[in-house]
Amino acid sequence: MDPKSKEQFVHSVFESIAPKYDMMNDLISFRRHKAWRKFTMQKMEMPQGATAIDICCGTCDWTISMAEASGSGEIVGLDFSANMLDIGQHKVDNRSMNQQIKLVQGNAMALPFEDNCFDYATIGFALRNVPDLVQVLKEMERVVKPGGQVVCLELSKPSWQPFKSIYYFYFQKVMPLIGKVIAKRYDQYKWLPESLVNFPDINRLAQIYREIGLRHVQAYPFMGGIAALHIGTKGSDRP
Ligand SMILES: C[S@@+](CC[C@H](N)C(=O)[O-])C[C@H]1O[C@@H](n2cnc3c(N)ncnc32)[C@H](O)[C@@H]1O
Repeated sequence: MDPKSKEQFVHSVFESIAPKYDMMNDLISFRRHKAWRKFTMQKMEMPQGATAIDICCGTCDWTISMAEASGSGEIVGLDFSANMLDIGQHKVDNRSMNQQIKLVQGNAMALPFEDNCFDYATIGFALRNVPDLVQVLKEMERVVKPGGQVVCLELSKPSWQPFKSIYYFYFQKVMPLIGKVIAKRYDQYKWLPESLVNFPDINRLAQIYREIGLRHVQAYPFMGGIAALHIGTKGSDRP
């Protein structure tokens, strides 16, 4: 699929599955994504007042966690799906966090922000979905301040057998069927395993972090490598 078609297809997927997104996430990951998100927040060690942009924020769970951790810092959530953002906005409204969290409809490939303006740039379960992951990581690096962090939580590729075969059977065969039966969306959930095929494994993604100039790169595998957290710091000797 060429980059433009991929972007349009991904947009249509999330517009379509938005109402069931949170429920399906819990179901297909056996709620493990919540533990991975909690671990990620611990590793980020977000200080009071820190600012952040949550790219591809979707229904805003990570955006809200960062606002809670930061206390008073402004947190921006950016996504190109209006339907995902609508659900996120309801959560923000219900928590009376409108002063602290601003949601923006935009494209991760070209962030509508100046250089060096956030302490953190995060992307959760979305780097697989963008047309050019290096471009998105460069954009994240651009908008964080020197000393700020670029944080990616994403599905990854388990390498040890027999777990790998069992997992891929579940991921490629069973999970799209769960999507078909519960969310009534087969093609959209078949896309999930397809989106991982060309995605870099944990070591290669860490290398890409270094290649774009991020430092102190940390990579943590989750549950036998089915997901991974990457954190890199922007150097402070840049203009
Ligand atoms: C799997 S969801 C992840 C949502 C959220 N980050 C989370 O952790 O649950 C992927 C999100 O990325 C968004 N997305 C994908 N490609 C995008 C792009 N190029 N620009 C902006 N948003 C994009 C989708 O609309 C969707 O909301």
